[in-house]
Amino acid sequence: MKNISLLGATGSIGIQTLDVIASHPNEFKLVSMSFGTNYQKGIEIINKFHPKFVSVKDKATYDILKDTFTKEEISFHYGEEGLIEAAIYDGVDVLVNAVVGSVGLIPTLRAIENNITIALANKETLVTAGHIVTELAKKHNVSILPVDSEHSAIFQCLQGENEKSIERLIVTASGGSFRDKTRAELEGVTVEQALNHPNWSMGAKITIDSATMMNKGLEVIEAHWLFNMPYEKIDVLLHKESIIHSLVEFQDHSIIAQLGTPDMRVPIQYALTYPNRLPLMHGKRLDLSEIGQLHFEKADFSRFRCLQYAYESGKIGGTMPTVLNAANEEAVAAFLKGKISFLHIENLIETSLEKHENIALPSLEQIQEVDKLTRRFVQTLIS
Ligand SMILES: NC(=O)C1=CN([C@@H]2O[C@H](COP(=O)(O)OP(=O)(O)OC[C@H]3O[C@@H](n4cnc5c(N)ncnc54)[C@H](OP(=O)(O)O)[C@@H]3O)[C@@H](O)[C@H]2O)C=CC1
Ligand SMILES: CC(=O)[C@@H](O)[C@H](O)COP(=O)(O)O
Ligand SMILES: [Mn+2]
Repeated sequence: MKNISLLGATGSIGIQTLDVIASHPNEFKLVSMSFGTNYQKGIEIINKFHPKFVSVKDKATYDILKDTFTKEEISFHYGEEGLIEAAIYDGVDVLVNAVVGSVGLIPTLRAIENNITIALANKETLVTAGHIVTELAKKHNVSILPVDSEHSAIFQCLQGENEKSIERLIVTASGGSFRDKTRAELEGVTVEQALNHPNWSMGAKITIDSATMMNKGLEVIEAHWLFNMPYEKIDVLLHKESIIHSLVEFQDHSIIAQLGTPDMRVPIQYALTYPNRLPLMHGKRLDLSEIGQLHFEKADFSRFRCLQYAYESGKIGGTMPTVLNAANEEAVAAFLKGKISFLHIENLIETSLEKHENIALPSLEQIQEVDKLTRRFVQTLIS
């Protein structure tokens, strides 16, 4: 039995993680959880899973929970400290980090210090502070198991392989909601259109990232840290069906790929059962004869500028990826609120990167400061 702490329980990954936990009651137990403000969903989850520790984003949501669960022995908390406490709650074996944004960084670091295995969906954590997270994990001999579908695919392809024999990682990309649009056609696209991902049902922020291809940029940086791979050996391949979740090419020119229907419960469950596998409940099996054809295309960096910025920031390193991530989080939030246009997202990121004076090998405090300043800078540009 593994005791699970789940951050971001009410979100897309959170709900699918709960589905995996519920389908294997003898394997997993939810002991601790956090969510933001969606108390209706939060209350449903608490009633079904009976966690011992619950943390929420703010006092108002905390008050609602306290008034709802007057008789139960649940420890309720809120704010950033609550999020950290949820991550390292007594007896937790695995932390599933499924919050969105760099708010997931400190809980991840604290969980590593407490020797808790990390099942990581929150890619922003590795983008903003990859060297700190991976060094700490090495020091404490803690595994960071990928939940992101592409990274889980690569991880699965690498089982039993020697990392020295890897020639390159090939990260597949659907191209997002606007994959068939030219750059000119991106002028004036709406939030509703951008949120309509062709293959995956996901949270709002990652769906917009997918449409700008920043998601793929973040994933390239995530792959760099997870697999200790130079950027020159990480390629992006457009594959509109999202059936091949990623590939690894080896020195002998063999390529191994991982395939499956687009269902995040597969990588979530693999991270929770690794190195073993369990049956997937109510999943749709992949029938290639039904699909017939798969398509592949080179990624065009002038069409997808965010992907270009991500490679450049990753290669420079230091605080550049922190700026990339923070500027993107602010710009996407503004787009979702209807304050800026779709193409304005990449302009804000470009300006933030241009203006930034890089700090090589930053400390955690420097990363937090750069994150804060970048967000402020972008907000000033928007207003
Ligand atoms: N969805 C997917 O298929 C995939 C997602 N990922 C990554 O996983 C992460 C989660 O994505 P996704 O599930 O789509 O996101 P969602 O927006 O669906 O969910 C985010 C979760 O985080 C909670 N949350 C947001 N802000 C805070 C905060 N400040 N404090 C505490 N909790 C907070 C939300 O709570 P509430 O809603 O209650 O406010 C919600 O539970 C992201 O990093 C994403 O890039 C990676 C691969 C695939
Ligand atoms: C499910 C998942 O892992 C997402 O990151 C997904 O890959 C988004 O798809 P694209 O970014 O390829 O459109
Ligand atoms: Mn992904």
